[in-house]
Amino acid sequence: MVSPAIALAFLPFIVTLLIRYRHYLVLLYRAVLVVWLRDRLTGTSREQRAFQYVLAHAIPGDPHHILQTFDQWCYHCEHLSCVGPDKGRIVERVLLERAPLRVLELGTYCGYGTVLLAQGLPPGARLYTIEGDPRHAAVAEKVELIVGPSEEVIPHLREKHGLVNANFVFMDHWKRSYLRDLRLLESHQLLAEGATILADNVLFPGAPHFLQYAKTCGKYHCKVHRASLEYFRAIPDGILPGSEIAPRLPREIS
Ligand SMILES: C[S@@+](CC[C@H](N)C(=O)[O-])C[C@H]1O[C@@H](n2cnc3c(N)ncnc32)[C@H](O)[C@@H]1O
Ligand SMILES: [Mg+2]
Repeated sequence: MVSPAIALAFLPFIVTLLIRYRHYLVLLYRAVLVVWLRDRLTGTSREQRAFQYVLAHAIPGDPHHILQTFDQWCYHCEHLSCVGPDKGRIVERVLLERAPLRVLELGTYCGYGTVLLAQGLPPGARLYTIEGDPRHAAVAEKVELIVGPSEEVIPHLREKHGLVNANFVFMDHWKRSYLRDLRLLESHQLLAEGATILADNVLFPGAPHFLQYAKTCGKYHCKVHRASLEYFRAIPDGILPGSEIAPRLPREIS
């Protein structure tokens, strides 16, 4: 048993920790505890609940309104790990600047990023999106949706799906897979000259090995855009842009 005197001695330390990390505790509460409880009470998944809300409230065929409706749900009801409106603006800006014709998204989830990318593409562009979890794929917007783990899909993108190479890649799947999949894209020569690679959440939850590789391998110009975690302005996050240096045209990683 901890004596009351020892507990009291640690109290200021514990209070300081709680105050310092309160935003992460709120995130844990909203993104894990509340969702777990609602899953059990309703017998549905958070993605199904979000999708039902979007179907009921969004104007069909209006991508901006669909995204706004997702945002409303995420701010006021339950947290979803969509890229969200703040980092979404960075994605839109980079997309507008680059006007890529072949776009690859890793991690479709509910289709938020897919809608965001699709509505910013120039005419004639193709968007491929890879989702490993069939439950998520079932509720995603249908834009060249490829169901399967990225490490199995990427090596066959050319022969099975006709993607010669991509000039824009949006990485937003599991962060520990970023580096492996960048190396896979490189080794299968699936990055076009001057390709832009946009990687979400490089600061939170974080992708340190990917960041280190992108910054030090000598192939990319990298610049982290500081932002906040989707739907949590108090938690810092970043989206990484960079571009390949010699011997080809610059490629961007964002
Ligand atoms: C953060 S969510 C994607 C959010 C989405 N880009 C958006 O903005 O709405 C991550 C998704 O990546 C999927 N995923 C994780 N690792 C994967 C892999 N190796 N291959 C394919 N999908 C993967 C998960 O099932 C999940 O649906
Ligand atoms: Mg993300």
